[in-house]
Amino acid sequence: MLTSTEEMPSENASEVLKSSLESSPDSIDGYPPVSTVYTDVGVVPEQEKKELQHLISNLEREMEQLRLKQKMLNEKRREALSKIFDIKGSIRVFCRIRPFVLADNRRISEPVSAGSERVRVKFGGTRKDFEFDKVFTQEVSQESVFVEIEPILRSAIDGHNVCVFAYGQTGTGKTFTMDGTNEHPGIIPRALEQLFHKSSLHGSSSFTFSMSMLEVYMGNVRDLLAPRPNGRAYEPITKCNLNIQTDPKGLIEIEGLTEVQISDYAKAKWWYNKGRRFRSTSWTNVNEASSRSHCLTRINIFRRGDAMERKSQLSRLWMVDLGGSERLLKTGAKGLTLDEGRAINLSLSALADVIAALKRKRCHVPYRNSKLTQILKDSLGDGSKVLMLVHIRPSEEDVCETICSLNFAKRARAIESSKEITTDLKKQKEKKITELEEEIKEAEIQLQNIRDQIQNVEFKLSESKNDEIEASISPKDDVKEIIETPKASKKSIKRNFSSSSVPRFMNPTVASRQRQSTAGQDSIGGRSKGLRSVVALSSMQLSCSQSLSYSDIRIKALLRSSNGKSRHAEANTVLTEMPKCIELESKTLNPQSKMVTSSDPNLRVKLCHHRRRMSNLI
Ligand SMILES: Nc1ncnc2c1ncn2[C@@H]1O[C@H](COP(=O)(O)OP(=O)(O)OP(=O)(O)O)[C@@H](O)[C@H]1O
Repeated sequence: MLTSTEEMPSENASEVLKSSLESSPDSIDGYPPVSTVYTDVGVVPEQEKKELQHLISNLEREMEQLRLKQKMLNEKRREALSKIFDIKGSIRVFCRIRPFVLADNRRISEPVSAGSERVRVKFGGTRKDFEFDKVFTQEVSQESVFVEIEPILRSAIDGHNVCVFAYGQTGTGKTFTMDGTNEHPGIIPRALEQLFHKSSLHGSSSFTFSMSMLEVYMGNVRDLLAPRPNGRAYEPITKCNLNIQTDPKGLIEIEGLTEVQISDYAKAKWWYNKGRRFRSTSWTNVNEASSRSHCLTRINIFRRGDAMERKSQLSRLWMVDLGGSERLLKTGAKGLTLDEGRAINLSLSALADVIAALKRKRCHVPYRNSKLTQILKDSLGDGSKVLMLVHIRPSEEDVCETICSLNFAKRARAIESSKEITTDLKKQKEKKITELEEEIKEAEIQLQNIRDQIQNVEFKLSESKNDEIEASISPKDDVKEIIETPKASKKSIKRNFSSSSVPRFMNPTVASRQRQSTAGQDSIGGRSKGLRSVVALSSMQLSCSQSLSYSDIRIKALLRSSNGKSRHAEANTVLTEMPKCIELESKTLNPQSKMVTSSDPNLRVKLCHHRRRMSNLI
């Protein structure tokens, strides 16, 4: 129970009490008389209310303009990025060369040499050159690879369907690029993190994400996120051989595929790790944890624009770790592993056919030749962005597979490599790309600036709206609201409030009658009466073992306004420091021995005043 000033940790509270004590010679037991507390309550004049409303509408207008500007800048950035893709091509092929690791002990000669966009392979006295959009040499880190992938991910947030594939022979580092390790996370975990980060900066649109994971194993579609009876990796997948359907809009749907909502990065990572564990792998001569399937991670991105754009837009980001292309003899595959290898090779060849047909803009694209291409049908066509990351190993013994993989890449880039691009045209293209990249950078700086301004206006707006709520509180409303809240206490309140049976402590005292006569016309009196009624009623409710939630903003505001010393300064303290819901508990039915508790020191002081005052009045 709080009875002394030593228990008031708040400077503000002790100041109020001190000044009250000083100004009131007839204080009882060191506490101020009733009047000093009540006279602090003020009514906001009409003029002030109008000014507040004017300020709010100005801020709202300012916010509207900022949002419009933000939308325009986002559009500008999006267009510039799209133009870059138009110049560079919407199907891009990168190459990553895996470094030698300890296991690669035969490092006699290196048949592969690389520049920033070219790979040269020496083979049987000849040499062959392969062009790429980008080449990552052995020392390039996971982070640097991701930097190059980022723009394509951003276009997924901008509303395009995007497919990122990791292709290559077994053991060349496809899983390392896509998954990575804890120390060196790969594209998928980084992409998940970036999606949440970039979408939070967007401002003019709101985003929701969902995730699915599946594998195409021996021509069957298996759901990697489907629940298992005991959640163990070795238990059989419950959802195998799922059907692939095309809906009337041309969207591909996989019947019964688990789709989980991911609200933040932590959740997304958790689901991703879960799905990864269930992927089919087995030991081969080349890789001890060789993936025996194509593993597909799908993120559905739902984008909702401002109030004007009612419809929400869906785009899909596919991140695919393809099964390793392999020479079946070399991997020592037998039985099931051999069949798995064959199935992988067949579907990879079907994928190469589809990409080549898309590149050549053929009217017939052979999607139906494999489950993999059927699934990706709606994300590989017009308006989609495709990135193929071809992986190779630079060792002598892998040179045949390396050439196979590089030929696959060449086929995917077929159109551009067959065209003779003059040096002049190439320079022009590069210049345009640099200009567009500059434009994007500038738009991003301006967007950051706008975000800061929006934050600032948002803060001011919420402050002003709080003040407006506070100013609009009518004491009568408060009383009504509190009487009406708990049904159980209605009867007792009515009983206690009936004119003939008002409790003794509610009867006006000499001091209060005096106060009313001097400040009868003053509206402050009305407000303080309101407060007293609230406190009295609260107390009655409390005495009936009810609890009063101080999360009600109007009650907070009333308590704040009861401390007239520094209304605004304290408003901040109360809003930030007050726990969400402080419950005032009544320990007994007897109002005199009522114990009121709260963890907020300011609130404790005020409640202590009211409680003491009431018991003194009896
Ligand atoms: N860039 C790299 N840096 C360091 N280690 C790498 C790199 N690429 C691959 N590795 C290592 O090489 C081994 C094989 O890589 P990984 O499993 O990713 O190959 P893969 O192409 O996915 O094979 P498979 O097709 O059989 O699944 C792993 O131990 C991996 O950590």
